[in-house]
Amino acid sequence: MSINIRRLASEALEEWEEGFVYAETLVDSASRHYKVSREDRNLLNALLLGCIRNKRLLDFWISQLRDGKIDMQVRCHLRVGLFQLYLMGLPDHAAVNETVNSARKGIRGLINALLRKAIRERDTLKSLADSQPIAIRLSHPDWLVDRWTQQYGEAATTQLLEWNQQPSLTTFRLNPLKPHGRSIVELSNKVKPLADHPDFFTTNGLPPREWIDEGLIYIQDPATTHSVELMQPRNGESILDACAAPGGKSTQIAALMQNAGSLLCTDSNAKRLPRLQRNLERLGINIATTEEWDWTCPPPEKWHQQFDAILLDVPCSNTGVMRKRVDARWRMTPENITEITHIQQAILKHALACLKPGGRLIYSTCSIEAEENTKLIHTFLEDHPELTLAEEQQIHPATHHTDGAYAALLTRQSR
Ligand SMILES: C[S@@+](CC[C@H](N)C(=O)[O-])C[C@H]1O[C@@H](n2cnc3c(N)ncnc32)[C@H](O)[C@@H]1O
Repeated sequence: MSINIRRLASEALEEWEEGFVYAETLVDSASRHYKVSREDRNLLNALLLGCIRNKRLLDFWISQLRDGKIDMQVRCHLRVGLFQLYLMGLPDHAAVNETVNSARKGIRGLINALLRKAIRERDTLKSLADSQPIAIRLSHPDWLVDRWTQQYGEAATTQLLEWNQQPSLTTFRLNPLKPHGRSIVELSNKVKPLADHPDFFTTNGLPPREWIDEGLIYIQDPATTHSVELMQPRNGESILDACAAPGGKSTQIAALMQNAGSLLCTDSNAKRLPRLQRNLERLGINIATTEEWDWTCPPPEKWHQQFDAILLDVPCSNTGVMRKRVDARWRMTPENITEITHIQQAILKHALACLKPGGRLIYSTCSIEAEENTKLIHTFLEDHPELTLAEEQQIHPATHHTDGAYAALLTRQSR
């Protein structure tokens, strides 16, 4: 029996609304559970992520189609239907029939009536949306739009919102420790090299499973490489990657060390360590050890002044990667940003104790908030005259056309 992907998308959206599970996890678990084909997985991904990305706009249209309360199950079917009709450009009959059939019998009549009304009123509703404030038209929470408008001005904020609304292509990098992967990847007609980023490629949907399993590639955005480039890891060094899971940057660091030296990868979340371990093994890294550690606590004596270089890829608000992490804009609050800066400061303070004199400390986030980035680093430097800010980079998605990211290189005076 074939699976109705619209039904999976509506069910996943309803589960997502409960607020505990990431959209990508829902796509993965439904695809695995129902053993869906690659094409169907891509469709489910496009529907679920598209509905979450455009949630506010879709709900605006729903409010125009029907006065009064709509229960969450009906709303989720309507979002999936409207997304196909107004934003995905699927043929009307397919979008309506499949969406109506995906619903349970008791609510099919209502969904059918509202989606047919949406077809009749398409031009009016679309132009009504065009006259709405950007927070509705480009589906972001008001507080975030206000915050960015204050930081970056209206034009840059609109650009950023527009960037966040585009579905992202998957990007991956070659693993230099398995150099034979290059010719395999370059021979494929399903991938394209990424301009300005040697060793990075894009693909629509997921790259072939065997490339991932054999450790030929790692799915990653080019913006993530700046912090590792600032570190310039060297063969034979002793390096700490303090917030390491799932291991994207650890595997890059180990490759630049040419698998010689020692790399300690820690993370406070024990549940993320097995995946980190698998990624290190898959990519052929044999200089790394993993350990659970929460860097908001003072580190054990055995690590004091032990590392030539330390990467702190700290937990952050994710405001630079909202195009990919469609959940983030709806789940983050302004209070969360302030709370997370306290964690970032604590991690920075405790990790510094583990840096050798003359060592390099790299602080990085995938945030575009000055509060988590340059302001935090400059405040930290005021209390630490032994540190020098050698370089900092803030990458903005809409101008650099990659994920947003921040990285600062701090060097510690030799004794
Ligand atoms: C941005 S992710 C790291 C991504 C990773 N560097 C990579 O490239 O794949 C942040 C990580 O920090 C971990 N983390 C959060 N709070 C932490 C803490 N107090 N101490 C250590 N790790 C922490 C999270 O579990 C998460 O895995």
